Amino acid sequence: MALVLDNSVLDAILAQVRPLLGQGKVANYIPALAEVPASKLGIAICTVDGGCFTSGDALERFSIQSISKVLSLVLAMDRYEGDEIWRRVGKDPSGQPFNSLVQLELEQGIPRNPFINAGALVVCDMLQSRLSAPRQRMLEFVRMLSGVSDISYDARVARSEFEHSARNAAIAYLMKSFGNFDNDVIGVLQNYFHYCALKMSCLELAKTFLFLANQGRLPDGDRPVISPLQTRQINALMATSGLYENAGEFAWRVGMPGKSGVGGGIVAIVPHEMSIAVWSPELDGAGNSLAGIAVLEILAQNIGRSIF
Ligand SMILES: NC(=O)CC[C@H](N)C(=O)O
Repeated sequence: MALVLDNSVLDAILAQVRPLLGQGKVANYIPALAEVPASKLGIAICTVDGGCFTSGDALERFSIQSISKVLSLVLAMDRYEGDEIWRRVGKDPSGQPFNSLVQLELEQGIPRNPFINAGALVVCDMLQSRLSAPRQRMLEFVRMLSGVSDISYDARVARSEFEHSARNAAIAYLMKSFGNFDNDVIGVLQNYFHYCALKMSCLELAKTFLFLANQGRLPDGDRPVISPLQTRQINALMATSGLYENAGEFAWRVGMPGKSGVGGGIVAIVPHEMSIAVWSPELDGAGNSLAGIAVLEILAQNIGRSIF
């Protein structure tokens, strides 16, 4: 089906969703995140043939939080061969909240997937083992993918999360007790919190994630970021685990691989066509952007796209 997209289509979708603002709750377990105005709402779309469309607060930067888990996985897949990662992290949905400890104890310290906190912490542990400057490397990577040279970390958010890190520290130490964590826990947590504290706008996120809609290639770059097979694998993980215990609900309503963060951002991919980023800070009970999902649901219906 031919794609009919322009900024006014996006304006209309945001207007339709705006009445939902007020129904969710801005994350407050990381105090610095609680200060973000709840009324923000933005969307950006980048297409593989070079178009970009925006509406609302699409150019304002926010904390990408767990959306960064996709980027750290991509970095790790570049550094590790074959099954090395998948001996330490699973590929299945957890059906549990993103920061749950329950399964981890029952399953010998092997996280269900790389998009729950436990899985992302193992990935960060693996990056720490192979990279001399993991934080700098991530910045270079995101700046290269987006083409935006001043993307950076929000040091306040990273510090705020470190000061409230008991649960993530417990997850990491539990994995260490099972032998699934090699490096110093505090050092890895610091890197993980910095990755989560990347500050980006919807437009920057849509540009950054376009390679997942383009078989692993930047639209104008000749060097692939990852292979077409790896691209399918990451999209599969996003479709099955990107929105935690609501991944099934998201597949039902939106029908695209997606990854959310508690900053209220969600990235979604239409393979071979486009990357989409939405932002609305109020979250539902699973920690996903309530209005953000609604925006994606209406968009998917309007443009007639679904991977199913
Ligand atoms: N779902 C999220 O975005 C969670 C990320 C957050 N930094 C945490 O570890 O709790």
